Amino acid sequence: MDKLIINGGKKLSGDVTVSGSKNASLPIFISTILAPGCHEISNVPFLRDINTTIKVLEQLGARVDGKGNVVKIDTTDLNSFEATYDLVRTMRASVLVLGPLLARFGQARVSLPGGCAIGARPINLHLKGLAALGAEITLEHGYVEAKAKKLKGARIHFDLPTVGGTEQLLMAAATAKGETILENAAREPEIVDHADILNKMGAKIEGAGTDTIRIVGVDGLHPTSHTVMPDRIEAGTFMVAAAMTGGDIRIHNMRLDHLDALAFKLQDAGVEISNKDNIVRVKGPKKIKSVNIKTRPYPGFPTDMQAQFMALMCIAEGASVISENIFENRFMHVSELLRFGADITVEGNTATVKGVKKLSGAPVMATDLRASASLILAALAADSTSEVSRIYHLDRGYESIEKKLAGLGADIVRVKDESQ
Ligand SMILES: CC(=O)N[C@H]1[C@@H](OP(=O)(O)OP(=O)(O)OC[C@H]2O[C@@H](n3ccc(=O)[nH]c3=O)[C@H](O)[C@@H]2O)O[C@H](CO)[C@@H](O)[C@@H]1O
Ligand SMILES: C=C(OP(=O)(O)O)C(=O)O
Repeated sequence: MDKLIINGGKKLSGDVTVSGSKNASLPIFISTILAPGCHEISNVPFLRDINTTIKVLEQLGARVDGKGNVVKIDTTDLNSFEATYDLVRTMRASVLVLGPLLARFGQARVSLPGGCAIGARPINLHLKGLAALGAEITLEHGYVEAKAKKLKGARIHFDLPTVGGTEQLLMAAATAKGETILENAAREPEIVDHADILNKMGAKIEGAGTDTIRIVGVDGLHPTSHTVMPDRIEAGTFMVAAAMTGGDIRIHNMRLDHLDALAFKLQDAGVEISNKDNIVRVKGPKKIKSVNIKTRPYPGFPTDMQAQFMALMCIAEGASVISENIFENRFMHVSELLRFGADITVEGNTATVKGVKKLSGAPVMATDLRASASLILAALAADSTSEVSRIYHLDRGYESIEKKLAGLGADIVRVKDESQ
């Protein structure tokens, strides 16, 4: 197992390029199940979750070939409709194979996704939606078994906007008989990217990016090529890194319009942000002002940026109130941030962060993906050396983050953690 050693206190400067989006790539890879043939996906990030998705597809009989950031997926000869526990438990998004397998084979057997540190994360809304399309669903031995001779379009109203649930239903409805309407659908940019590739395959999907999506089922889909959108959470993490170190960086290959909620809050905190020729410049202030945030479904403040923003507020002037409204257990980073000397108290889903003059380097342990990022940010701003261990979480979602940060002038190295 690896750990990161970070000597904090360096102002970041220079240029960094954002990789393709993890959260867009996963459903995009999985949607190739729907269309037999060879697909070509570009701007794919090198991540552990991508490797897991490839293993899931290979287990189903797909042939996958990657060169650089381009991955070719041949789904001509799929010969299994089962995704097993050993793979699905390591990555929640692999449960998305349920809808496309059901659509292609009339049956699917998929392990329930593994418990994750940030909350219970049920899939009841995925299953309710698939049942509304006519699937017969049973839960046995930890597996979801679904059957349907032919899925039929339906009107589905989600109790709450679910990103995975919306993606699951987009895929299941694409080749169902008749029309499907998804109401209270998730509006995240990753949903738009997902609908884009499905439409390139011949699907008829309108309204992705709004809360009502209309899908007219087609007889079959064909293979296609697609370039994955930039990772907005990676981009947002670099924005916070510049802010916390009083840095001045230029971020390439990012969509600032995907990060409005974060950008406005950063500006309220005193950060300067400008966008010229699609290069976003972020300049940290001398003194950060405290700002309150509430996480919400898109276009609200993203839960995937809550931990990083909390790290920023640890060194702001005054007190900040942070409410987490998406996941019930997404404050695992708090106890680790305290090790840097932060002043944070938690009550229910609300954390109150009182800014301190400085953070001091400390040994800390990452508990989940975005928590890992928040610890790296705190370490970059701290006055001495920190060690961040258990960074395998980080490798699920950030491509070469230590190399990218080192390129911006951070003193950060990855070493083997002999104690693990
Ligand atoms: C791979 C991927 O894209 N992951 C993202 C996706 O996760 P994911 O798709 O798992 O998150 P959802 O949008 O589904 O979850 C939102 C809320 O709905 C609840 N819920 C969801 C489904 C369901 O069947 N029942 C139910 O109650 C969840 O517990 C949570 O409270 O969106 C989250 C919210 O933006 C992000 O944090 C994750 O990074
Ligand atoms: C929670 C996340 O991902 P996942 O849904 O894959 O666990 C994330 O990207 O922050």
